[in-house]
Amino acid sequence: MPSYEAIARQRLPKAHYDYFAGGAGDESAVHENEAAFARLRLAPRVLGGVAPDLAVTLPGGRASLPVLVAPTAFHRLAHPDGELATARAAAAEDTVMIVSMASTIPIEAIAETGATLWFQLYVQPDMAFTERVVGRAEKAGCRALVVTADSPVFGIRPRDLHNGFRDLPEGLACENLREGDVVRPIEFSPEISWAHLDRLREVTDMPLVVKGVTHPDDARTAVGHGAAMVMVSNHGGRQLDRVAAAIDLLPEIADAVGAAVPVTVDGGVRRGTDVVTALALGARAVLVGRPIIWGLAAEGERGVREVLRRFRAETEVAMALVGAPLDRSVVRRC
Ligand SMILES: Cc1cc2nc3c(=O)[nH]c(=O)nc-3n(C[C@H](O)[C@H](O)[C@H](O)COP(=O)(O)O)c2cc1C
Ligand SMILES: CC(C)CC(=O)C(=O)O
Repeated sequence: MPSYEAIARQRLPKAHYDYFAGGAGDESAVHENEAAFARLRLAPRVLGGVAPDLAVTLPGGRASLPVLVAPTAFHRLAHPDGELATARAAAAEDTVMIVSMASTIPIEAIAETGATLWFQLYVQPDMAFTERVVGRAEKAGCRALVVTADSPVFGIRPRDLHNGFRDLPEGLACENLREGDVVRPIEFSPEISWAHLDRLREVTDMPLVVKGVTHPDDARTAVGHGAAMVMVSNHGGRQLDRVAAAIDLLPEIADAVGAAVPVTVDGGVRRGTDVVTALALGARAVLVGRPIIWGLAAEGERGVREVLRRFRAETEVAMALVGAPLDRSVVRRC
């Protein structure tokens, strides 16, 4: 049976498949995210007498499995139902969907699916506009605000340059940036700083999450500025090439944060064994990006559900087989 990625590759226009699959520069960070998991090995514990419990409680709510839907842009490029299909699948599998600010369905409509949603934000230089977008997300019922911090500028992605992929085709738009007939372009600004996070803390009651942390000092600073959670991520290798693999960065960031707030990791999580490895190295949960897109492109809601179901089944079995306690002592580097 062909993989969902193979089906997506066949079905999508090349420029769209490449946008989803690709990354910055030589794509070494894209590949390294997966390769780093492949370098890790497990040393299971036996006779622990503990049944696996997949449920996880986070500042933005509970999920029945420690696999959350990462924020990814432009779901209607993958499937006509777009983010509605993804949200319905997340709701059916009882996990959290983090909605990209660059979703092609407005946050209010996605919220009508009843899914537990967090809203991902690129802070815009126009802070009044940013605050209006945050206000919309909060009013729609989003339970956390995920501020992406790894994008002071947009990464250089050779596949997109080669394909001439710059923007959404006619008829699709970033609906969370729409005000009346006007849809603003997403702006990136190197001037976004911790001060903007402080301001956001004042204007919203949603817990603040900082996504895209790769250095332990920044993880400490995020906690100092009131972050309720820290997301270790190199943006799936799409921003800066040659960033270390997310899973390799996790332990020092987990150490830096300690018990202060939960830490998640994303980038290259493809199997239940990856999920369990991430939990053992200090993550409370993981985020999954491209596999969700491939499921969506191949089979819409059903495909996303199947991806989440597979993660659940594999994680449950891996957790039982790795045993307890699930800590760093069960991970080996080869
Ligand atoms: C097509 C695509 C679009 C993305 N869009 C966003 C986005 O809008 N906001 C964001 O914070 N991260 C975005 N990301 C990064 C993901 O949230 C996540 O960090 C990454 O995809 C995880 O790696 P994985 O794809 O290997 O699972 C995007 C990733 C992909 C692949
Ligand atoms: C629309 C983009 C800003 C989405 C993104 O973060 C990405 O393509 O990696």
